[in-house]
Amino acid sequence: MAAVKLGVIGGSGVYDIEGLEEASWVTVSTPWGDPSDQVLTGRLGGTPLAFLPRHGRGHVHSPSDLPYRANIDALKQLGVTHVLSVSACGSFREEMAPGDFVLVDQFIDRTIRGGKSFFTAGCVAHVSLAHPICAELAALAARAARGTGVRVHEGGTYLAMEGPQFSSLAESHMYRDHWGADVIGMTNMPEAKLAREAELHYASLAMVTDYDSWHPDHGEVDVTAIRKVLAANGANARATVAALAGLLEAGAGCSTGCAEALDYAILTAPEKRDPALVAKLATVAGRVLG
Ligand SMILES: CSC[C@H]1O[C@H](OP(=O)(O)O)[C@H](O)[C@@H]1O
Ligand SMILES: Nc1ncnc2[nH]cnc12
Repeated sequence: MAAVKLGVIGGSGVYDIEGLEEASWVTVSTPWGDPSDQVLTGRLGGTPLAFLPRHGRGHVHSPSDLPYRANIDALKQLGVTHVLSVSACGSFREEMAPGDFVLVDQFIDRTIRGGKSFFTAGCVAHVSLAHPICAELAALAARAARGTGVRVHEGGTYLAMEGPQFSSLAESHMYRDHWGADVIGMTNMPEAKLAREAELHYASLAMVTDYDSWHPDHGEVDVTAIRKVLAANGANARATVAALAGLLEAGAGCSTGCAEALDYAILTAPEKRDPALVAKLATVAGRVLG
């Protein structure tokens, strides 16, 4: 069985991971610029782990300015094979209440930021994103999360909006009533797209902090309300990561084809490829670019 290394991208409220053996914060440089912060590496149980706080320690990066490409490249450089994205989210469903965890399985991308692909002019590739989540990793994460006692929902559509402002009431209703979204956040796109391009297994643990703005019995979403839920969610997320590390030791399997995403994806003829871009793609696509 291929070696497994768990990468964890910690979102709002999750800026470190406790209990790592041989823990050390390491600086990683990438051709896509600096990642959000140093990466905390170590072992959790028997499993090697790399943890990156998405917004940086102290929450210094806005979701609209995050170095998404550098973050994925940095994790892959460190040997990460499986990424658990941990995120705060709003809920469009009564039954997905604050404090609940949702193992997202679909996305709607409404972000308008740049840097959403590693493959640009000079090396064009089109990966499949019909199933953006690694089914087996998500199933293991759900099992791990359930062990902490939180209510876990397996499956849900995450609407990735362009922040940093929250949605208007009209948008909130549109996403919920007409588009069928279940939860909303600002970061999982382009992250999931880039993870697929980098052939990483990716699952998203979305932790509900609020009902966005649509719910008649809850006020409009604001950060004060979110902060109250973040601490408890963060503790349950850390417990989930510890349990997932134990489960991953035995391997995960993959029916989604995450690690072969680039097999037939690159369209640019070898003689037309931009050598500078090909060099930048060494970590992400070295398997197929040679
Ligand atoms: C804390 S309010 C909005 C903020 O929280 C989420 O961050 P993350 O996905 O990194 O957990 C959301 O996407 C916004 O960036
Ligand atoms: N309601 C919401 N909208 C967007 N991102 C969020 N993160 C947490 N709650 C959110």
